[in-house]
Amino acid sequence: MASYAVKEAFLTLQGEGRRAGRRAVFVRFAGCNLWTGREKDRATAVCRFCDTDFVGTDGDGGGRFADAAALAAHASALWGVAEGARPYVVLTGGEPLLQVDAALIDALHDAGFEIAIESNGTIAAPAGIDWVCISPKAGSAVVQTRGDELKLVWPQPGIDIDALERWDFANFLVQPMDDADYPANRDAAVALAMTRPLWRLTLQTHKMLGLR
Ligand SMILES: C[S@@+](CC[C@H](N)C(=O)[O-])C[C@H]1O[C@@H](n2cnc3c(N)ncnc32)[C@H](O)[C@@H]1O
Ligand SMILES: Nc1nc2[nH]cc(C(=O)O)c2c(=O)[nH]1
Ligand code: SF4
Ligand SMILES: [Mg+2]
Repeated sequence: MASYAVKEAFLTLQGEGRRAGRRAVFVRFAGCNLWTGREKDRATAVCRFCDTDFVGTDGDGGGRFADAAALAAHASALWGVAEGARPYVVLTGGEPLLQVDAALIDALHDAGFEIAIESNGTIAAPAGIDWVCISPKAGSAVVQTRGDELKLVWPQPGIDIDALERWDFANFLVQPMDDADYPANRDAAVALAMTRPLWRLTLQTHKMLGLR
């Protein structure tokens, strides 16, 4: 039976994308295939702009979960007893598709959750995920070229926007890269949305609000 390594898990509002503002349990899986997560490796990683600590299982609400039912029960406890809408869980990381499997999808659905994922797209998503958000990284081979939301962190030298526009997504989002050049990156993202109206601007609203 699969076990799951989770860096942290918490209740917040989805900060990004077409579903920004929605109450959600975030489950952040440990580990990624495009960066070790160690600063000494950042400059040589495929993905060099990551804003997230996904190393280990020591964060709030993190740990090793022996099976899918245990992780689904943990997510349910974080959601609590809120009425009026279907419980919503966002699977992220690190790269969640290194660990997410059919057993976990079934267990979360059995617990009543609608399931979203945030992935770099280099591993195919298993069937049954209700909202697939893919965020492509220059220099990686994306295999998951269909889904609900393509979220392009911008600017990224080496990305072919014409090629991305041929992928099969319901929504195309552009998100400014959060780094030392944020003001210029924000302007570049606005310019992309202004020149290519397929794309909509999304901001990391949780950072503005002081949410996790
Ligand atoms: C930390 S990643 C985890 C999920 C998955 N590994 C991925 O890259 O999509 C979550 C989201 O944050 C975005 N992201 C990471 N670092 C960022 C940064 N410095 N600025 C803006 N977005 C960033 C990613 O592109 C992705 O959409
Ligand atoms: N509030 C909040 N919204 C998010 N949307 C995507 C996130 C991620 O790190 O995957 C994220 C996150 O870390 N926090
Ligand atoms: S692929 Fe995602 S988790 Fe991995 S280093 Fe890049 S942004 Fe971070
Ligand atoms: Mg984040």
